[in-house]
Amino acid sequence: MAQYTPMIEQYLKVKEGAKDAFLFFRLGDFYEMFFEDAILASKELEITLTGREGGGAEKIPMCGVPYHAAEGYIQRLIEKGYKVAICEQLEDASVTKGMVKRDIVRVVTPGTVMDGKIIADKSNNYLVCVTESDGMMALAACDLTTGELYVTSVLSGAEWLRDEIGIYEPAEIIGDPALLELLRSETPLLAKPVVYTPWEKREEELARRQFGEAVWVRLEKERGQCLALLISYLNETQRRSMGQLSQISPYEPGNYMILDPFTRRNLELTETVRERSKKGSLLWLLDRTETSMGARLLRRRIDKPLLQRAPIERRLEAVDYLYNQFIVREDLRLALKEIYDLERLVGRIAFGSANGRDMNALKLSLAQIPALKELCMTSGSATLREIGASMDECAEIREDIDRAIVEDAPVSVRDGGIIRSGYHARLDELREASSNGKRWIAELEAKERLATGIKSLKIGYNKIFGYFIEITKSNLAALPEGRYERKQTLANAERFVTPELKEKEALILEAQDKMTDLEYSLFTELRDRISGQIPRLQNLAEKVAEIDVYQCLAAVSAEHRFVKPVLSDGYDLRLEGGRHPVVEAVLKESAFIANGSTLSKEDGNILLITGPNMAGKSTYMRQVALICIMAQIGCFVPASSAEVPLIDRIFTRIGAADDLIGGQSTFMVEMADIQVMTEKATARSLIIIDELGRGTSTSEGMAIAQAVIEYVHDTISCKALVSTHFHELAHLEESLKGLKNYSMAVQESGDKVNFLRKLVPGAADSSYGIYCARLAGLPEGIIDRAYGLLRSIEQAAYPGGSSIHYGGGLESQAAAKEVATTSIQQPESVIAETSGIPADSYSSIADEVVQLSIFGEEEPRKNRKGSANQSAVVTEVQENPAIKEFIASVRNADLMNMTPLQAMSLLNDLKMKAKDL
Ligand SMILES: Nc1ncnc2c1ncn2[C@@H]1O[C@H](COP(=O)(O)OP(=O)(O)OP(=O)(O)O)[C@@H](O)[C@H]1O
Repeated sequence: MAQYTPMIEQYLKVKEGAKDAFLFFRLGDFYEMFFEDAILASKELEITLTGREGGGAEKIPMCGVPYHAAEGYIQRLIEKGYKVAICEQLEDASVTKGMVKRDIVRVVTPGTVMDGKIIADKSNNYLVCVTESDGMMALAACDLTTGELYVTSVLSGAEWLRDEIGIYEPAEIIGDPALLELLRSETPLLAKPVVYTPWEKREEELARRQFGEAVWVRLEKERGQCLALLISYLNETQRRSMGQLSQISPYEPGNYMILDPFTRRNLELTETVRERSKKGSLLWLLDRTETSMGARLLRRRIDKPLLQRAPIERRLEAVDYLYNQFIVREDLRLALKEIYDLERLVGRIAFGSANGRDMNALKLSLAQIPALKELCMTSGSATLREIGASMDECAEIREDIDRAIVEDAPVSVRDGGIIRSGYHARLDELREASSNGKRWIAELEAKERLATGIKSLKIGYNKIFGYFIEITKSNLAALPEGRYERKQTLANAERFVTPELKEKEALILEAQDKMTDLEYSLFTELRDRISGQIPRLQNLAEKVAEIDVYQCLAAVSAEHRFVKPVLSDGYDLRLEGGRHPVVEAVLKESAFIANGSTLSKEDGNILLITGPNMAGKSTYMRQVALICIMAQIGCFVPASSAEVPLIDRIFTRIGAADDLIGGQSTFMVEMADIQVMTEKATARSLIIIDELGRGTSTSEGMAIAQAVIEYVHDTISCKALVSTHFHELAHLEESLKGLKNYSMAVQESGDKVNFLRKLVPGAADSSYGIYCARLAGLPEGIIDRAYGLLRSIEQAAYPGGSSIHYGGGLESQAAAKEVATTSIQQPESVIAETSGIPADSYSSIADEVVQLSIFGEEEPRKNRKGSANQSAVVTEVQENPAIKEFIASVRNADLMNMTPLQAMSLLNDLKMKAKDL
């Protein structure tokens, strides 16, 4: 083994304790890195790699960063998913003989970082700890920056762990190595990269002390063990007290709706599927919070919709009150606007990194509390009054800060200028001495100018030479010989001192040193005093966040005309005029077409939705799920009326966004999801499957789709929305009592297709896949060829020459034949022909029928069944002159040339006519 110098030996010894981290080894004014650390860091940080003699045969690779700029470099490494161990000199190098003692003072890891870019204002930075013992899995999630600490546990189950971790999106996961291995394979599910740190050491004693015996004894065993492991890791990395982790928030998973990571992504709850950005998500739409802690709480609520009626009602009550009280809402908003991030301020106070500005931010925030409390206490909402009553104003903390800290506090806490005069007698004395000294120097300058006659004579100060008298070279001749003692020569000036000046300098500097030391200790005393009040401040922060969330949800609900949902006693779901909140918000004014939904035992718990691509099927299905989630987080919902049951779990199989996962095929992913669904769904779940059975051959896909639907119907009997391109599945309506066919209406005119976005009863007969391909801009050559192929497929299937519109799912002529023979569905044009309606008149009447459904019906008609029924209605329409006249008057209305009054009168006429239809 190579013999290194004592310093390198010391380095290697310290490095032993930080094998998985970069070791920032303090040498004077630099943090140096050696060996592999240096090679990698020089690449990652783009800094120069040098070498150093270290006693071995070869030079040791080395690179370094100045200590005062280290923060930025550390953050860059953390952002890249590394850990950094900071090794400081523990003795004063100038007074130590031999090697200075050095040791690690903190290990910064992605899950324990306290500041920097990684810590976004409105989101959390979680470190998650997972353990398993005696058949129980426990999870603790901790955000050191805010002091939040959640803990929960269940009977072991990999899915549960995956779902729960998905909610926290941790930066780092620690815990049982075997569990970490299991989770590693799920990594692509998480929105951001995650660092895994196997950790098995548990320190129960430490955890007991951290949380207090009273709390500890009430914790379930597995949760306690999980926390003991977490605390051991935090202790090892932070090496300081963690006062911000004063309270544990245990929770029961069964109290919340379960949303797996796919569902959360598919429904775009907190980020969009494509860009993975917040913009375009439900959180983006709802987030009108004024404070960062409010924003984080809102996100947590979206992630964890409630399952119990009473707490949901409690939330809705507050939102309802504020929805109707614009002025109170505004007043609350104005007060909240002035409140800083209390949780993070408290985190910094506990961590010891809070400065004078943080103290003032805390003071200003606390100053808003009396007004906020008063607004809540005098409100008409029982929920808000209860919150108001429990708010602790922490007035003496505010006064304490106000007495101590100057208004315009500096960033540094070590350079003085932070404590108010009048706060501490000794500090005032020192200040007086220092300013007397300075005055004396100003007087000396004036006196010497007079005595020497040199007007440009000045007295300056620098850290190396202290105070000096400076005389420019041109004036040197005028200076009496021997008046001053020469100290320093510059290019165009000479600097001098006098014994008197040196004496005063000593006094001033001593006073200043003492002053800054005293200010620093007064500041830390104040910080420690406030540290002792952390639980009070954290409780207050929670209340503020909750009020913020209520005003936010009320404001969004009022702006977007959401309504208060009624939580149904049974299992029924009834929505009138339901909308997708985000699609509606991004579409231009009132362009969104509302659709009702009824899912009940009587009306059918399963909707089988057919319709062309682009018709709005996915949007519709998502909107039902979002409305349920919004109701269960305690928000109003986008509908004209809503009765919702308490859904225990939502499963979704939507779109192709998750195709990338772990190299599995789309079809395998779909089947794996369906498997979980069959195992976990209960009668209180909501299942959403988009294009069930795609991704395999048509006949097999259809067979699987039918079998799955039957299973959901017969065995799970929960609510389900299923969309499919297999129009042939419409026959299921006959065998499954609880299944109803619906389709998204379209209007064909000439070679154009108009998507009406209206859900109508009955199955659709075409997918208009090639039409959509044209809309997407595919070359005309491909489109023409596709239509040509389609015609030949149709001919093969219907040699008689009748035409049928096929869905995009058809893969081969053989499959087409198979479908044609197994189909029980008659295409409308075929029905029209056989019923004697000429083809051209059929298409125009069909237009009218679809239009009618928009003008005439909010709720889907219940007496219609499938396309065959639609064609029966066609005949009915053709024969009904009143309907024809009604449609003609709508068609002939010249809207562009009408006055508003004329339009009103037309509408009135139509309304009267409609009564007679
Ligand atoms: N109710 C509605 N009102 C207005 N526009 C809508 C409505 N529903 C959907 N849209 C618009 O239509 C587009 C297509 O909708 P969606 O993706 O739901 O169709 P789809 O039937 O699921 O299509 P595909 O089968 O191709 O996935 C959406 O991007 C949206 O802009």
